[in-house]
Amino acid sequence: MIRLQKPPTWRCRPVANSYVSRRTLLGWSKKPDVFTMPQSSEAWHRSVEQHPDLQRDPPQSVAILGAGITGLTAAYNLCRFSPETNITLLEASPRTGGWVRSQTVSTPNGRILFESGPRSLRPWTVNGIITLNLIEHLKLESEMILVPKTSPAAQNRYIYYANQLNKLPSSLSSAFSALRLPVMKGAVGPMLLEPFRRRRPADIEDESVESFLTRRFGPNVTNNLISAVFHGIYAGDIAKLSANALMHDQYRNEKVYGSIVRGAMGVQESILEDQILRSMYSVRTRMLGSIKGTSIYSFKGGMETLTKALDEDLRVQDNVVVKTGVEVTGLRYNHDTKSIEVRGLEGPDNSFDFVISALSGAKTASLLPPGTADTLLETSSVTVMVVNLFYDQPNKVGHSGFGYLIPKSVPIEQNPHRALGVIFDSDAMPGQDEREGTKVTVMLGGHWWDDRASFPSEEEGLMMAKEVLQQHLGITDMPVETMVSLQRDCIPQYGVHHAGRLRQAHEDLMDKMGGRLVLAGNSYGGVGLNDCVRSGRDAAFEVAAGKPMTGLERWVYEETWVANH
Ligand SMILES: C=Cc1c2[nH]c(c1C)Cc1[nH]c(c(CCC(=O)O)c1C)Cc1[nH]c(c(C)c1CCC(=O)O)Cc1[nH]c(c(C)c1C=C)C2
Repeated sequence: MIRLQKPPTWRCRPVANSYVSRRTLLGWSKKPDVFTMPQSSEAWHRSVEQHPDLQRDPPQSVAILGAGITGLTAAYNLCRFSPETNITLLEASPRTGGWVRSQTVSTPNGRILFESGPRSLRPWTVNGIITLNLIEHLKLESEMILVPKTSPAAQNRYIYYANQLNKLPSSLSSAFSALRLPVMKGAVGPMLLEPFRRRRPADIEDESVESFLTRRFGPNVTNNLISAVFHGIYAGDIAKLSANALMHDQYRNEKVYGSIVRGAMGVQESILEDQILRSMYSVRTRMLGSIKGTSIYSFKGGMETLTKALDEDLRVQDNVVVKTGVEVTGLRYNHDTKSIEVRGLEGPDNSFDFVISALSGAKTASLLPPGTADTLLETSSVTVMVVNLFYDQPNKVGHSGFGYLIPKSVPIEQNPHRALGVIFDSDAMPGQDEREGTKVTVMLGGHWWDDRASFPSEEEGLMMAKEVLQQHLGITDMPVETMVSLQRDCIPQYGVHHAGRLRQAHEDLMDKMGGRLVLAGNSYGGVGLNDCVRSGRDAAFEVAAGKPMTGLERWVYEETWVANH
């Protein structure tokens, strides 16, 4: 059994940063309601999850904005954490599920499943375990497809560089042969020297991923390898993304141990709150034993199986109303009644004790009176064109594995359509299609389209994707089925000083929205599906207690790191 640490409530204090002035820092210490709520304490988590009536002042009514994975998860959890609360889940579009969308195409030779959003999940992070727990609650275990760690999808990932696919090493032995690859040129020397480089000055709070890693590993590793990985998660430009937000452990390791490598080789540590949640949810999730050896997973019916199950569950709850096609136009805080009016929602019952916004940070800020939480407006998002293609011949790609990514260092002649990468879906998630053949997805755009006033049409996108596959993989055949989706502003970009902006937003929201507006979703602490599930769960957990919060507390208090058990 894992022993939990004593709650370190005494350590919770605001951290200085470039956005929060000394005056507001002092102001903070006069807000005892915030300080009496120890975010990171074991007692706190236990009290709400195990003794629902303890230390709680449950809200009567809560509105949740946005019925994507975050909003659905927030509603699902709030319904359990606080059964006495009336929950209204509002969604602007006609369907729930948000970016998660699995579409089935019926063909004479069987059905094909196309994903236009996230398509696989990793089980073994703390947020991954929380998602598994949710799946278990929803009784979806029999619907899961597990991809083992020994499969080509888990072992083989490629980077397109110097006109060829370079297979990234998946083990120490393959690392030696990988040293001969073009993409590894100039990488080894700087990597070996990293432990001996000087650490950054103590007053540097953040910088770009590119600047951080160029300092530590030199430009080749950064531009040829790391930029590709950041294309494959954020579709973003490492020159703009925040090292502190997106490489938090490594950035801290440089500060604490003087080196990324030395930190990784030393005592492994994690944030106390994550460790507590990991142990709590591991104990409660039975299926962890049966999915041992799993690298990634999805569902037979695609990722939308999860959001559909959440939707179906919520619609039969007495205290939950799901309303689609409702566009929220504004949020106004009433200081006297301590409630938030949700504009755009018809009828007299449009004031709520709490609102959880699972909309993007920028969209949420735009609903507030000007000047309420303006730093949230600074988090931009990128647009990605997702092109799914199905070919009748099996093994059409000529390589087996998860897929390949294209680094920013690849010259435009070798990547004229600004593709970010290609997923080999038939390998990455086998067993979702009835029809025999090869399924791939080409992802285009992302930060490369930052300054564009308009985007390619679906026809243009399809043509571009086919040309990418021809140029990189030599595929000249026509696909038998295709689907193109332009995902506008789908991935938020955590720019340099992301944490500082969130700290400022927290201050502003506590002052101007009374701690009644709680933020959740992919604009803050992680863009992945697992991160959204965690974020929805955390927001529900906080609101269930009825204490003024913003959901951004994590950026305000100094973290407590503890050694992993
Ligand atoms: C080519 C572009 C993209 C590919 N996937 C995404 C983009 C923009 C989106 C994406 N991928 C990951 C996440 C976060 C976590 C999640 O919900 O699963 C997001 C938003 C996961 C991910 N994909 C790759 C890596 C290294 C990671 C991080 C964690 C993990 O190892 O799973 C690599 C990768 N992504 C794409 C390809 C083709 C590829 C590697 C060959 C597509």
